[in-house]
Formats: sequence, structure tokens, C-alpha cells
Amino acid sequence: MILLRVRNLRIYYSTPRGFVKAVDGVSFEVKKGEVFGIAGESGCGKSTLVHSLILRKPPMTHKGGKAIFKGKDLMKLSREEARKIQYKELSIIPQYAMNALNPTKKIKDIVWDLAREHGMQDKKEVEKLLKERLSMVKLSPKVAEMYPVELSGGMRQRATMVVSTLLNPDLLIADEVTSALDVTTQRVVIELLHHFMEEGIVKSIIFVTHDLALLRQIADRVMIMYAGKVVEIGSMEEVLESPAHPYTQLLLNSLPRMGVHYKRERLRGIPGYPISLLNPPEGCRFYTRCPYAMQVCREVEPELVEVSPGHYAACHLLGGGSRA
Ligand SMILES: Nc1ncnc2c1ncn2[C@@H]1O[C@H](COP(=O)(O)OP(=O)(O)OP(=O)(O)O)[C@@H](O)[C@H]1O
Repeated sequence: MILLRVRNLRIYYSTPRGFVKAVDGVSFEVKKGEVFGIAGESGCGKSTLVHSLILRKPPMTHKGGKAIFKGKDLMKLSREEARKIQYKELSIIPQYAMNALNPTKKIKDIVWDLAREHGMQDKKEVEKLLKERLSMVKLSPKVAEMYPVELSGGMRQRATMVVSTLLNPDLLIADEVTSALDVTTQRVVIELLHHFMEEGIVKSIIFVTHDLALLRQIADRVMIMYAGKVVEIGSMEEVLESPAHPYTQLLLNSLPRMGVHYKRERLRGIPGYPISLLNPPEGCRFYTRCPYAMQVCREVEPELVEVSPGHYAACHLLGGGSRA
């Protein structure tokens, strides 16, 4: 069953120099019960994409497309309607989660405000729920009485996860939640997210990261973005084992491998720089960095083609159609 269906979504930023085409014709689905990964280099539009689902505010502008979530188009919700479903049906753990909590309030008051805004009235019941959830993320019940600044970075991260999932949202979006953490704490966060799924607290997760190695530990399917576009989408295993798009191949080659001594062998990054999203080129957005670029890549935008069941990539090398 599909929980979220995004079709041809275009989200731009309005700037004095023109529109930054941060998300430009993106389509994908998130199924109930899955962890859907979104990966790509910094600046490819991952955060814009997920934030546009719920927290659009200027200069972010919806230029086209839809995002159907539980029968409603998220692009058409009023501010009031969006507030109602946030936390309850769709919740985001933001990129800088450690600093996302109101510093002037105790954790229990942050949680009480949120619960009350969504119609819960029994303070005792909310406090009990908070204690259960704190214990689930291995925080002491005393944390309820503390201010965010009294907690360490890792503790604050877990407290934010409690707040984001308190109302059992169907879809949880985790935006680069592990990037500021050490490897051990990253593992704890991944385990907690798994736990939230197992306990039925959340039904599906969108996990956004630039770290493919980390994504492998959690995602069922993955979507690779480049310069505001989807270049590849498929099961995590298939994309990692048989990447079809040159960008995905280079991205995987730039990951450190087990047993390789990197003082002797240089880790290969992707040569060149991403293009400007103010005036992106006509054809494939990756052609300026692609080792296989052909004339057609400059002129014609490639369409996603199915390379194996459920595995799609947008590259002229794979044949198929084109978006002229
Ligand atoms: N407020 C803004 N005004 C104009 N351009 C913006 C704004 N916010 C983001 N952008 C641009 O939109 C593009 C996509 O940014 P976004 O933050 O979504 O990428 P990302 O893949 O999430 O990267 P990161 O992981 O570094 O946040 C980038 O070119 C960025 O410079």
C-alpha cells in the first residue's frame, strides 16, 4: 500500500537573481512499512524536497506537481491544515535536530504544548506517555524536568526524536539526523528508528542522508538525486550491487572500502562541481561531470527507464525515452 505518492514535484526558491530550481520534476512513492532513503551530494535538493511536504514558507515556492498523502494533496493544504497533520500524521526530525527544541521550556512542557495543540487534554496521560518514550530511547525520566541546554548533544537528539514521534505519525521524515553524530551514536539513532517501526509507532520512514554507507543499514529502497532531479531509484540492494546511473556509480566509488589503505590508494571523489540550479542546462544535469557524456546528453533530458523490475535510472546510455 502506498502512503505517499509524489508526482512531478517542482519546488523553487525565489531569489533576486531568479528561481533556484532545487526540486525539478521529482516523482516517487513511499510504501507503508518501508524505510525509503533519499541520497545525493550536498545541495542536490534533498532537504528542500522533504521540507516542502509540510513546512513550505517563502522563498520556497511550489511551482507544480503533487504529493498525495493519505488521500490529500500536501501541496494544497492551508497553513492550518498542515499544522493539524504535522506530528500527528507526518513528522520531521529536522537536520539540526540537536538544536530544534525550544531552549526556554522544559522537555515536559514542550511535549505538553504539542499534545494539547493536537487535542490531548489529560496532562497525566501525556506525562506517562513521555516517560514511556524517554525510557524507549534510553533516557532517564528526569529528562522530562530538564531544559534542552542541560542535555548533551546525543541526548538532545534522542529527546527530539521522542517529540517528533510522540503522536505516532504514519510517516516520519529523518533529515540528515545522523550527520553531526559520532559513529556509535549514529548506530544508536538507526537502532531507535528501527525500533519505532517495529513497535508500530511510525509506519514508514523517509531517511535523508548524503551517506550511502549509513543508508545501507536502514533503507529498503533508495532514491538518488542529482541537481534537483531523480537519477536512480530502486531497492537498496539492487542500487548498491548494480548501480545503473554513472552518478550513482561514482558516488559508490567515492565511499571508503573495507581493507583498503587510503594513504596508498587515493579515495576517488567525483571530479568537477555540481551545476548552478539558477540556470540548469537543457539536457542531462550530470553531463558536465559524466565520464560517458555524449552529444545527446547536452541537448535532451533523459527519462527514467526501468532497468530491472522496480529499478529505474535516467541516463541515455540505458536507451529508453527522453524528455525533450
Ligand atoms: N532559502 C534558499 N534560498 C535560495 N536557495 C536555496 C535556499 N535554500 C536552499 N537553496 C538552494 O537549493 C538547493 C538545494 O538545497 P538543499 O538544502 O535542499 O540541498 P540538500 O541536498 O539537502 O543539501 P544539504 O544536505 O547540504 O542541506 C541548493 O542549491 C541550495 O543552495
